[in-house]
Amino acid sequence: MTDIIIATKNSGKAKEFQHILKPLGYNVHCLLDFPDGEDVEETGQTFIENAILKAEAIAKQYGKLTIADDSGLVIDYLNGAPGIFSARYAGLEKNDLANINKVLNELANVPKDERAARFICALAIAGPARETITVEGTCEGYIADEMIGTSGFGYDPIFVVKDLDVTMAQLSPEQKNKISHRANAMKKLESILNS
Ligand SMILES: O=c1nc[nH]c2c1ncn2[C@H]1C[C@H](O)[C@@H](COP(=O)(O)OP(=O)(O)OP(=O)(O)O)O1
Ligand SMILES: [Mg+2]
Repeated sequence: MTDIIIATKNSGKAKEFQHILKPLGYNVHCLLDFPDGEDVEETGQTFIENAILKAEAIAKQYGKLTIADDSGLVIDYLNGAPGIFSARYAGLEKNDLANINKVLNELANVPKDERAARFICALAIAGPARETITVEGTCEGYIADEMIGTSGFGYDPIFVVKDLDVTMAQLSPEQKNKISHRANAMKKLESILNS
């Protein structure tokens, strides 16, 4: 089995990568298993730049194949915010509930047809003696009026998946991992790695 490190300290992401990569025969670790994993600053201007920064720093630190995920929620009405600042939208302490409440307040009384949004996931894969590869996956939807559902993480309770008309937090992990921005990005990465 090939060892692979997911350069994340986000347990929600780590679980989804386990779910997606284990059946493909990878032995998946994340930075929660390696607490000395470098805290890489997300100084890039795009999801892709930040994914590259995280993947290359951790690949170098451990000398192993590494995938990093930089992702977030892009809301049209807010001109693309919170975007690359999604994790720290309501403050540097990264509080999902505070982030959700900030978005709901900013969209209070905004009609449904102006609440369009998408999740974006940039992945970078880096490792010893290989060139870094990047891909991006998206998932279209709109922002709900209130939190609905309890699964997933982050903004899932307020993100209604366009094609399904339920929030991401109402989907089972199996369902989310078929249609999410992360799943779509992983499909692209797999097809590149297999070609
Ligand atoms: O499927 C998702 N469902 C709900 N919310 C999501 C999802 N995917 C990303 N998000 C949100 C969470 C966080 O507010 C931000 C990611 O920020 P991002 O910097 O990439 O991750 P992070 O700081 O939590 O962990 P790390 O950098 O260690 O991977 O977007
Ligand atoms: Mg982060």
